Amino acid sequence: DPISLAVGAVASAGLGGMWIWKNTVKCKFYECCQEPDVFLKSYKLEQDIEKYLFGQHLVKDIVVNSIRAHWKNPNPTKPLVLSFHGSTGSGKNYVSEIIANNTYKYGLKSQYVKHIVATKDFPDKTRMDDYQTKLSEIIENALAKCARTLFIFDETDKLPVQLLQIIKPYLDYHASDELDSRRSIFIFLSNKGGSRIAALTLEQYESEKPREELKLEQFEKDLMDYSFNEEGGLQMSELIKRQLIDHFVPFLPLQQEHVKKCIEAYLIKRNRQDLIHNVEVITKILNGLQYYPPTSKAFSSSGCKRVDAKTDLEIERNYEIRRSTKEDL
Ligand SMILES: Nc1ncnc2c1ncn2[C@@H]1O[C@H](COP(=O)(O)OP(=O)(O)OP(=O)(O)O)[C@@H](O)[C@H]1O
Repeated sequence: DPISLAVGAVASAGLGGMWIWKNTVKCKFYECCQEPDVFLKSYKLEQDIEKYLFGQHLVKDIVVNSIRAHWKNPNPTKPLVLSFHGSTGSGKNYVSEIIANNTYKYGLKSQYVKHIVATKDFPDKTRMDDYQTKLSEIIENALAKCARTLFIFDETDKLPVQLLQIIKPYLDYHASDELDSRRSIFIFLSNKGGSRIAALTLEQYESEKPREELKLEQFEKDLMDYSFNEEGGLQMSELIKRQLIDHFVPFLPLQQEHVKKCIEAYLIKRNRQDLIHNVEVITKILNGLQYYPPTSKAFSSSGCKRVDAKTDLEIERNYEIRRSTKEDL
């Protein structure tokens, strides 16, 4: 009858209002899977990569444009799957962090970012059954909470094949309706193909051509082949065969000029701008790192990875020198 219909309508409007109100209040205090807590700041993402990532001209283009396109698409048919390749300290984790910082209010600490490190999270090869259950729970719970989850799989080459089997269906085109992974992003990080990337970059260096002229196409096929063939490449081969990886992103080995920029950035972070032009200090830090190949010493063996520790050491030494000089005086 019309009266109960009207009462029902008022009650449901009331409940709806209460829900919206509760949600608004809740989201003021807790992170929610909605704007502004989860929102791609695409211009800032581009700016941050431009400003803070050194020597990786190919990365900005693929990362920024693929993420932007995936976010803009109202009906993506699959999640965005990126595979970052390159030697240690070239910036793979760093770029993942920049992406997280420009998507989630709490960056990598967001409950909607799942950072999985094969050797740390799944260390025991005898417990694969447990791990399979655990991993599928992690993925399902995350997607149930937020369709815009960012999954980062570090050390992918060490991820056991059984666990990769668990991930595979979520990367595919036909995910189940109730668990929709199509709005999520998966990033796989590995050192696989690093030696091939270094060889191509070295060729460019030795022929005295600017590395910025290196094109993505020069790497993509090689990366696919190397990911197949190198030891540990088996893990990726299934994903490659089924075309589940959207983009292979090569991280080039870093030269001294890039390491120098990393040192400067760290000195600014430590509020020691006064040391940026101190040639002696900078040279000591640079000399504290190893370079390869032995002939040209073109690239840093650890990229920018040990720069913070080496710079801290020199800051401390410098401080000690200043103090002892003062005391001597
Ligand atoms: N290209 C770069 N530009 C600026 N800083 C960089 C770059 N590469 C690395 N760094 C600095 O070095 C640190 C270590 O790099 P990162 O952890 O991203 O290396 P990675 O490629 O993930 O290495 P691994 O393969 O060993 O995990 C970063 O936190 C960042 O401060």
